[in-house]
Parts: sequence; structure tokens; C-alpha cells
Amino acid sequence: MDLFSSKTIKNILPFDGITNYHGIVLNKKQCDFYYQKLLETINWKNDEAIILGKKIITKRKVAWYGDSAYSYTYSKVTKTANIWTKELLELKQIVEKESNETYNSCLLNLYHSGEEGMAYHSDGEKMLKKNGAIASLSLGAERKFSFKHKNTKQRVDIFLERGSLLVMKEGTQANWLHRLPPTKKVQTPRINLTFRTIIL
Ligand SMILES: O=C(O)CCC(=O)C(=O)O
Ligand SMILES: [Fe+2]
Repeated sequence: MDLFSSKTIKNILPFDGITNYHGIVLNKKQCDFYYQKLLETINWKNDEAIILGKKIITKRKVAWYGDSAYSYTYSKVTKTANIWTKELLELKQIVEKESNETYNSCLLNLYHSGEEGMAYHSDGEKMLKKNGAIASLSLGAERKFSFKHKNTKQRVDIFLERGSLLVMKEGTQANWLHRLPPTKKVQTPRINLTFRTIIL
């Protein structure tokens, strides 16, 4: 951000990492437009994973997009990425400008209600650029997002507002886990986009 901007970007982690909350970067009209477009045009699939040797299928839907139809392995299942849509390229451009970073791929998650979430993990797959920024853009329902330090177990909670951007940078994946806790308080869907740099 430039010197004359009134917007404050804050590192929400107390130590061992930088995760900047940029606040709301899309206005209500943009949020409504992109939320609806993504629901309709993204090649949503239920996620498959192998956990403790068992194949499970999540209720949450996912989709990978990027510069090329690369293969990737996530939770021990290999899939092929889709090529950027028009709207994803527009969102990528907004997020790149706001975060002052570049990205070549995006994982989208669709949570149908508060009952769907994501367990504690860090995004440290081999194919991801080491210490590369991961930019998380949220649409739809506001949800709580939690970090937990891998050693001290200290927790940091933040509410990800509709249209907000959270950028996880150096130290975050190495030292902290994050999750989207399930909640009975939210009945409406949420779409999250995490823009990443993978080594192609
Ligand atoms: O839905 C979110 O806010 C986070 C998703 C996430 O952590 C991931 O896709 O790796
Ligand atoms: Fe993650």
C-alpha cells in the first residue's frame, strides 16, 4: 500500500510469521457479482482425500485453477487443474495488486453452510514455492478462521469478512497451523479462494 492510503494492513500473528489482514478489498456489488459467477462457472467437485489410509469424500466442494493444466497431489490424491476463467483472472489481478505479489494458481473452496469447515493444517506441499505468499479472498458468509502455533499452541482467531483479503507470508506455514472451524451459527454458503505460487 502507498503512503497516502488510509487503509491499515496489519500482521495478525504475534511472532514466528507474517499474516497480513488487508480488510475488505471488494465492494458489495463486486462481492455479489463474483460470488454468483463463481457458483455458476467453476468446475466444483467434492474433495477426495486419503486420511489414515481411507478414502473420504468431503461435503465441501473444491476446484483448482491455474496457468496450465498441471497435475497436483493434495491429501494424497492426484488431480488436474483447470485453466483460469475470465472472472478468476480479474480477481487474481485485484489480489496481486493489493498484496503486491504474483500467483500462478488458485484453490477454491465452497462451504455450503457453517457445518462444513477445514481441519488444522499448513499449506506446505512440496509443489508450492517455499515461503511464497498465499492470498485468501473470502466471499459469501463471514466465518471465523483460527491459527495455532505448532509449538506453543498459542491461538489467534480472526473473522474473515465478505470481500476481505488475508495474505499468509513468510513463517506462517512453517510455524502455524490454520483451520476453518465448523459452526452452527452460520447457515449460508461461503466461497474462499487461495491464490498460490506452485513450481510448474
Ligand atoms: O477457507 C478458508 O478460509 C481457508 C482454506 C484453506 O486453508 C486452504 O484452502 O488451504
Ligand atoms: Fe490452508
